Amino acid sequence: MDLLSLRNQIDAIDNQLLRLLNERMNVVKNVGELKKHEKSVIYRPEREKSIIDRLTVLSQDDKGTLNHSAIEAIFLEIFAVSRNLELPEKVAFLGPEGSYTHQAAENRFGAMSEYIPLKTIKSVFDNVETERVRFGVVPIENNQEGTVAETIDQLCYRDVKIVAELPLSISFSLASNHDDLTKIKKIYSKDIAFRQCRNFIEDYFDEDIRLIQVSSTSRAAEMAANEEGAAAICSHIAAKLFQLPIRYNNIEDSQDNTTRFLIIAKDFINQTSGKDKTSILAKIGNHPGDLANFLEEFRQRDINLTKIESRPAKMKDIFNYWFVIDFDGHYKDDKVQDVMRVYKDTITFLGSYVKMV
Ligand SMILES: O=C(O)C(=O)C[C@]1(C(=O)O)C=C[C@@H](O)C=C1
Repeated sequence: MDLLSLRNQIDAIDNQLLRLLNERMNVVKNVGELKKHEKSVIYRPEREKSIIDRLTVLSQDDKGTLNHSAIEAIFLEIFAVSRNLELPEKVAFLGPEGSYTHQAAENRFGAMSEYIPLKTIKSVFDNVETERVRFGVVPIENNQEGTVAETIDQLCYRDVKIVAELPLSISFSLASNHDDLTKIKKIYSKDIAFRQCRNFIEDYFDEDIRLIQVSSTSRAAEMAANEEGAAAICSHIAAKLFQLPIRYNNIEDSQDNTTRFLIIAKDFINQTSGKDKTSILAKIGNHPGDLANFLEEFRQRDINLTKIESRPAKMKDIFNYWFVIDFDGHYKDDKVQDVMRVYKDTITFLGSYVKMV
């Protein structure tokens, strides 16, 4: 079979796909109308998860080529377009544009949402709390560098809820206008990226290559896009933003660099998905056994704690600590409700959301 007839087959299938997608979007518009009438929330991560899981099983049963990640990538984009049809939503993220937080935001909210890059984690929380934007995206921890303390602190003090968590493997690309690497005399990036891509730089460049540090990897892409003989080590999205061709992907020495991001919103309650995680803030007393007694409530009910992190309560005079605790389960589960009832004056609920890690 020749290329032309194969392409004709693809075109015919694409026509069908487009018709079906338009048909789907018409149904989605009706969902939007219904939700407007009922004043219910547009973004339903647990419903999106159940669609992806169902289609993955269907694809396996049909012996189809698409696996879970491929189905997820395609459908997250479809959901993002759907949500924008139901109600265009603004998403604030820790900038600059082209940062990994931007990549995480686009990964979840697709190409059609309105994105607002902000300079600090605090301003992302400000914008969500005052409802200038519907959602915010912030980093919470990196498996190499640890917790992002500012995000934890903001969660403790702000009237916002966690809607979803999103692990993203952080991988660096080499992007340059030159496809011939011998033409590249300098590389722009951040210190952390140079450190994590040391082997690649040694293997592919001479010793006299100049490594120039800039404030962000997106700034690096911007510099390299406008200069002869330059390259950037940056994210996919930064390269795309400055139309800088990617020459090599995944150039970091260790492939297990993952950052967990949180999507936050004001007053958001997810429905149970069957595989949820709950985060709470616990203002436990300062007497011997207070923490142990508190944790005992979880042990007794067989609730699995996945994380416990102490943060200074930042009150005057005393060293007092609060705890941010993650555990398996949804706040509507009976046993979780039990603990919440016993410790209602101690616990602040931060969110129940689909467990991704
Ligand atoms: O089922 C819904 O609640 C919808 O709004 C539809 C839909 C979809 O496109 O399937 C869109 C957005 C939600 O996050 C979940 C699913």
